[in-house]
Amino acid sequence: MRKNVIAGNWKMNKVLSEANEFVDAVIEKVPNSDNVEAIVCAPFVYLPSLVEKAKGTNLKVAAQNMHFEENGAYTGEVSPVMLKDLGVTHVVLGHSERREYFAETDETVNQKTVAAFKHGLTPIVCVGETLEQREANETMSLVEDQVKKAVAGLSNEQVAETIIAYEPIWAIGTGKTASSEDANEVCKHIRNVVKEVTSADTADKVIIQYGGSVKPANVEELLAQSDIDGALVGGASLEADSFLQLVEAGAK
Ligand SMILES: O=C(CO)COP(=O)(O)O
Repeated sequence: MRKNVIAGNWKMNKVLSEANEFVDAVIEKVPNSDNVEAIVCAPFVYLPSLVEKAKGTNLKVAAQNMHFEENGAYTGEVSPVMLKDLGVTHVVLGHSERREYFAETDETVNQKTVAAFKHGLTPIVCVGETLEQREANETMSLVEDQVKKAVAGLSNEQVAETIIAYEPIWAIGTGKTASSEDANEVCKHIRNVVKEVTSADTADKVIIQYGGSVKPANVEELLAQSDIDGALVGGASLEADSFLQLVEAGAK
């Protein structure tokens, strides 16, 4: 049985006191369950403080991006070595906002995914289509292409440990959720793509999240689907109560 991974992607929100208050409020309440893993994906500047607070608890701390190089003349960037050194465990890669506003490509996502494993970080790789692509019936082929390119060069064991987040861009921050069946259909396709490029065993293990206007009111229905193993949540992860409700739904 695959567990559910519930990851709250704060994006560019909160100041330090709010970030600390959030973690203080949730940390004792994150269930100790084999069924769920709870992660907060915080801005870089809060990572040292949050990692310290989360030590020895059930809450994991992720970055929202990183560079693929270990160090060097890349002003403004943060490397996988720096994240690992802090005690960060996961990193979100290829979020559609980074692809759209920061020139992230399938190639850089792949370089970052490879670098994450090299440095002992678990990547949460985001894929998903625009509304135009969905209406042109390109969802399946686009997502297939994004997944294949993201995991190129990884071993089967590494692919099995990769978390893939299917986030249809038209459902992000819009209040529009893909229906549970539509979301599951794409997640199932992603699992088949993983099987095609690795093995049935690997495809069976890989965690595939759904993201896009997930909230406490719709999370249970999404998680009940055969191929959805958690959620990557923006807006509804900013409040401690709401985040905890999502994690509790994942633990059921
Ligand atoms: O982009 C997302 C998570 O990475 C989804 O954001 P919302 O949950 O706010 O739609």
